[in-house]
Amino acid sequence: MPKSRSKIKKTILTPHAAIIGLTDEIDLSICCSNRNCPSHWHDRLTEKLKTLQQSKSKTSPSLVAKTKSIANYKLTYPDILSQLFRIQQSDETDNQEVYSMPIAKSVILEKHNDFSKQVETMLNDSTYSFMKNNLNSQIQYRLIPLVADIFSDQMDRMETATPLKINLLRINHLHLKAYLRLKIISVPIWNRSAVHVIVQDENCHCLHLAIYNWSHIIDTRQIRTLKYIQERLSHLLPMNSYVVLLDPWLKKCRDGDISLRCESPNTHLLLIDFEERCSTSHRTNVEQLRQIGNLCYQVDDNLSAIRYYTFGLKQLDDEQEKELASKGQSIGPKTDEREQHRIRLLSNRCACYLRERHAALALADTGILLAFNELTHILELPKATTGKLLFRCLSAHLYLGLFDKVEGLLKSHKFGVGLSGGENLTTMAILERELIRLRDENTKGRYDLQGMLHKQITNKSPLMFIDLPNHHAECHRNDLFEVRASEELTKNGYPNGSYGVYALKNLDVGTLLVAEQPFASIDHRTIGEEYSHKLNYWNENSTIEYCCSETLRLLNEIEKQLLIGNDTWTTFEKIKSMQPIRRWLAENVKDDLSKQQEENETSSNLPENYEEILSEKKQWRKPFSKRLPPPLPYVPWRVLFETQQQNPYKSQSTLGWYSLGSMFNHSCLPNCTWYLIGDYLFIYVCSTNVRQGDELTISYCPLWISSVNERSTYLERFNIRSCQCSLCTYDRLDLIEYEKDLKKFSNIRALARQKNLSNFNRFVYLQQLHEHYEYLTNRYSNRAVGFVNEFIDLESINQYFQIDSAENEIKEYLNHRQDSFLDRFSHVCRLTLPQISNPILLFGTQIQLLIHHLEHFYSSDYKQWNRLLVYLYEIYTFKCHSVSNDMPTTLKDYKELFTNLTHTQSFFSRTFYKG
Ligand SMILES: C[S@@+](CC[C@H](N)C(=O)[O-])C[C@H]1O[C@@H](n2cnc3c(N)ncnc32)[C@H](O)[C@@H]1O
Repeated sequence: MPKSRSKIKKTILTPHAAIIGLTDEIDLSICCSNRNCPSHWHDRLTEKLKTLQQSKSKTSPSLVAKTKSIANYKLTYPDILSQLFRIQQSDETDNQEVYSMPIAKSVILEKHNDFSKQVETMLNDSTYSFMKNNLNSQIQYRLIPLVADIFSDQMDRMETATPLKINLLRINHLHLKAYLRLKIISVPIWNRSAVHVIVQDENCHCLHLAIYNWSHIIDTRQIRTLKYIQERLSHLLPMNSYVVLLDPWLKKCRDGDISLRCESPNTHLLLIDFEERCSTSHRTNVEQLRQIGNLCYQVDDNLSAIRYYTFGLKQLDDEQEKELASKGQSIGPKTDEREQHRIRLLSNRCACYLRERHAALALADTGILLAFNELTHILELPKATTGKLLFRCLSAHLYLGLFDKVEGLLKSHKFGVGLSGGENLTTMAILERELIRLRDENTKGRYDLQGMLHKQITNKSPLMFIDLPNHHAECHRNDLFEVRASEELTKNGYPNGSYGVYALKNLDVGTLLVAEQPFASIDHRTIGEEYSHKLNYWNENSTIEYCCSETLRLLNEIEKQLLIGNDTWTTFEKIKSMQPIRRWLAENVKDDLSKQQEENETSSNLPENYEEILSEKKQWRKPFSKRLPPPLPYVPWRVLFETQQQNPYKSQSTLGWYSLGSMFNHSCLPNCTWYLIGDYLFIYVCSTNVRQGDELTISYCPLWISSVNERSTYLERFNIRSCQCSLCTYDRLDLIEYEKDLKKFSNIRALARQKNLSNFNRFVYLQQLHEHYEYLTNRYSNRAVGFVNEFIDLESINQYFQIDSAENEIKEYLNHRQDSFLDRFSHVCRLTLPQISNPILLFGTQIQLLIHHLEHFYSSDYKQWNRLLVYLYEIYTFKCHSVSNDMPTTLKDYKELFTNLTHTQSFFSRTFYKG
């Protein structure tokens, strides 16, 4: 029996974890499980606006001041803004006159038309590449909401905000705690950096409004067609629609133009009549809404698609309610047609959620479906539709690791009937196979790494219908390690909340510790291409970096995950575990505490519960495993960029945020190794020396940088001031002499590589270089890693000789060295020293070099090379090539495998390419 409406609302607000457990019991008439969904906005907003308008005049200014009092202590939105960005208005203060005489409407509109024509020509010019879009100010003002209910947060802000009119705005001023209610009076124009539109207030004063960062319209993964963007925009911001702009900012541009700017539309812009327009315009037909949703889905604009499907669902609900009201009866059996519409809409929305990796929401949608009268309606649909729906349902379960449930469902009669016949049999077979694979990965850590790599090569675009074969189970072996505060780091001056990962038992080489998918990831192969942005954020110290739209997309992805998902708490925990954010939080709270304390010292009347408040605030600074800091409404871009800068897990093509992976500290002699396949991060034990209680470490930098100074510079980007690992400690023992010896090597190397040198002179330098290399290896023989870089440099000098014209003596010398290359190389890598037995020493560049040499010389000693490669293969893939034990035997296979593995580790490959 269906439940009452009030109960439904309760279910909607329940975290998805509860929904998962309730899939069979969920009410049939829930239209939307996402409380941020625009379908809930309109009513709440209109209601709120009405009460606000009435109460505004009565609100006394002292109310705002009161919110700052200690008793009501809270990091408010403007506080955060000013604390974080220290809004600098110094250069703007001379220009803060009131915009009392707005420009005539006709002038503004005419300008807008001209601009539209210019933009059209510009966008047709395909050579356009970098764009200047003032990203530094965007970053300053753009905030990423971390709360699930962005709507109510916006409403909270409006509670204390003042309604403004255009002629009351001050120029070059951010009007915190104020809002403008505006009507759109022009066609929106998109010029790649912003959406431009003309707006007017209730006094008919007009202004140009530039909306930046509206990325979910303009930069969703695959949307690249101008036509599509324009269509979407004219639907979102049509003429005569209304918007509310929070914290308006009136800016005088360099060319003297004055315009409103919105840098963070998701938090500052409310499309107040959007839903109403959707439901009262010609698109009243549910079927039409579904089709628009399908169009969005086809171009991978999944968020928009979700929105349209949700409107459709809401419409079905409204119709049903109206029907009920008119008949005055309780909810009776629903008409078949309506139910079939509902099933299709839910099924399509579920597909969007799956694509966006919101498996929990997808599951909630299918959960509702499964509850439909024992699938009667579903089974009446065409077989293909039923098949898709059930496939989506099971995929959602698999994504969430609910393997037993999938097994149960596959065996159940309902699913048997639903998936029987025709293509559905294949679907069934896929699901059965994937179930075994994913369960194996999850419980036994048996990943087919080679298979994953090959898929990565062959399958460039993983945006399939439902991406099960590219989906892998996550594996966190929490019984093997724990994450706790690191005493070593704290001793060395790092903040108290610095963490590390520690072994809970003795661990064998090859033990898989973590297989983790990032919380969000981007594919940043497109840097430098058409959609790149100039990012001025790092420009303060004269370094300019380019940040491609993919980086912005990472941020959007995060925003999306937070906004759309019901599991914001889990996500939030993940984000909070990220170092810079935690540090920022700690500092913020600390600053605020000391400020409050100062204030209190001067103030005679402390609040009664002052001690209590203070101790509560101090709690925030405790390690997060004991108590998480309180939720912050926003995390600013700046913090996100910092986090990203310090992210060691970058590959040539992917960059992701890994909540558990980011807990591993660095060591130049690590006992764990990591690599990325696709966007999955794998961390394995790579040293036999791991004992219970040892810290588990990875390397953030290439291991073969011999110079400790160079390594330190490299590590600075990860906020590591002075690495305390045993290698750095050893190298620093006699630092001046050590660096001098290395310098001498590079000086002779430069001489030996000179152009236009005779064979004889080069040979002299080569001999000197050998001598010096021998000296280095003897003098620093206790060093755990040999001089790998130097060795490789030394060997590469051979190619500078003109072999044809070389004297016999030189030829012989070079040939002799070539023959014994492998032995010496193994020695340099300490492969032969069992007490070190650190396979990571053979990572990356060395392997590429080996392969390179192998291609040239394999005929001379094929067996030896092959033995080494088999050994390396085992190191790389550990015991995980589960699907087949068929070890590749051809050089071609090895080359592909190692090249890809090394390519996943950008640091190594970058060093290689530089070299
Ligand atoms: C990916 S996080 C590792 C986890 C981190 N300790 C935490 O508590 O979140 C990287 C940060 O840890 C610290 N760190 C990691 N390895 C270090 C090392 N060998 N020496 C000093 N600091 C280190 C640095 O502050 C660095 O920015």
